[in-house]
Amino acid sequence: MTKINKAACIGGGVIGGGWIARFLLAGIDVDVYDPHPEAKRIVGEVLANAEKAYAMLTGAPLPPRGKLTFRDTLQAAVAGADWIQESVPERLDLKRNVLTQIDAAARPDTLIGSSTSGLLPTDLQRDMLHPERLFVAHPYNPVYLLPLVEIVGGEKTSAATIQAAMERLPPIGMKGVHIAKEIEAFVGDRLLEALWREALWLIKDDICTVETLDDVIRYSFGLRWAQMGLFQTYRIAGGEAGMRHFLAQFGPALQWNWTKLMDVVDLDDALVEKIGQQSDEQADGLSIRELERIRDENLVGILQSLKGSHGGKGWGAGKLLKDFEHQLWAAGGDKKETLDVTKPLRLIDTKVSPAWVDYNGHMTEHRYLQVFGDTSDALLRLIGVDLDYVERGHSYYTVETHIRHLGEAKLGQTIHSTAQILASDEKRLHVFHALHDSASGDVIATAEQMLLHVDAKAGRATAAPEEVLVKLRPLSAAHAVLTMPEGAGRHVGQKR
Ligand SMILES: NC(=O)C1=CN([C@@H]2O[C@H](COP(=O)(O)OP(=O)(O)OC[C@H]3O[C@@H](n4cnc5c(N)ncnc54)[C@H](O)[C@@H]3O)[C@@H](O)[C@H]2O)C=CC1
Ligand SMILES: C[N+](C)(C)CC(=O)CC(=O)[O-]
Repeated sequence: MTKINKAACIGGGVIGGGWIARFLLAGIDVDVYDPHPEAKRIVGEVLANAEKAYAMLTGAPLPPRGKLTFRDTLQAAVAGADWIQESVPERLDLKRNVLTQIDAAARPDTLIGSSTSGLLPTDLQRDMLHPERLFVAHPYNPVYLLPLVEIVGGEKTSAATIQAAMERLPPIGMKGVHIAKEIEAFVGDRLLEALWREALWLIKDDICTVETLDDVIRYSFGLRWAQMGLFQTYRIAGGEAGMRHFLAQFGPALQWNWTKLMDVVDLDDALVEKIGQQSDEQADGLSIRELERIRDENLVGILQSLKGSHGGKGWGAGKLLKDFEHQLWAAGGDKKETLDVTKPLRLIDTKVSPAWVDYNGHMTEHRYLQVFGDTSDALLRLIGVDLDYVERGHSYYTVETHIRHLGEAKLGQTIHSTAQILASDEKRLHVFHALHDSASGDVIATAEQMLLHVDAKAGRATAAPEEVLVKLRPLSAAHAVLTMPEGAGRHVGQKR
């Protein structure tokens, strides 16, 4: 996989700030140029939100955060970068001017992406000396959570540039889609603007308020779109006969006079004020930053649900998250070098995600099993039982678990788990995990588990091979001298 080593962001507003967070949290150093007097504060706030969201999004080991440097000139920011992302305001003259400066100052092999949401790359690259490396990399807000980037080339963009851009996105957890032909607003904004135009008419004509309109979206097709998009959703809506039946039944309705799409509403002062007022009422006193945090928590929950979907294989953006986590584990999951084996091993550091909280306002039961399962997985990776090992046909299966709940884990709380090996032999691995509040160190829950080494193809327990046992024995020996943890060996109802 080809990775970005150093990025430069020109413009650090809503979208530039999101790109900066995305790069930094993927471990990439970023140099920024933005003449706004408060650019550092604004970027800092976006980054703080992004870090909160990532802590809830994944228990996989993120790389050390990249270094963030603000530069006084555009030229200083782009020097040495191998991906430059332009995110200045949406004006063709301004973007052309900025891109020409980037072109003159950047290394010849640097990729230059523009965040434009609608301008044609052919127009953007007109004045560049090396236009072949310019492409549109259109992201979605918030860039640090939403993975899609529309990659669009102009007349002078080289095929090698498009390929290089596409290859560099998965290592930062993003999905590039190459748009085959350049058109204004590409694909996503074409669709969004069609919806938006129609929505503005519905408000202007007093058919509904902005709140009702948003409710119509978020209680219905908005929920569907996150996981199946438009066409797959409609395929199902065609019943057993599928898409062809759907088109036959509902296609003719497209000819009816349902839409004002071709007519653009006049956004005069009265309409702007009407929408502004209704939007203020809808926000109900919540600030933009508070709304951003709620949005991020919701997105994290949706992404995590999608990660567990399709029999655990992951679906859509959740499958992408799962693949990204595999990369993270492969790159940094092996804590062998830093682990202190003279005490229970600290293996998972995470935060209680919104998707983990139940009606009692604390972490729900099955999420404890998830964290303890992740802890066992992390322990297994230490002894060489990783994804490659499992794919070769062997694994450890959990055959018994006893969880005790001693405290509460609340939304956003920082938690970590430790693992102590109680006993092991060729087939068995008997472990005792504890979940701690990271601030106080207090134990919130424990799990005692028995795992058996299995030949997955044969479906039976079998001795682990020497390559695994040679790593397991020293850990097991180091833990044999530790005190038996309080609660080990307990069973439910023992005190009755
Ligand atoms: N806001 C959104 O939802 C999305 C915006 N985009 C695109 O991203 C780009 C940026 O939009 P936003 O971040 O929303 O705008 P913004 O207004 O939040 O940020 C623009 C930033 O560029 C800075 N800037 C202005 N002139 C500059 C220059 N010469 N050199 C360096 N920095 C300069 C400004 O100080 C500001 O911080 C636009 O092309 C927009 O179409 C793309 C996807 C979504
Ligand atoms: C409003 N917008 C055209 C700038 C929106 C986008 O480009 C994408 C998004 O995040 O919705």
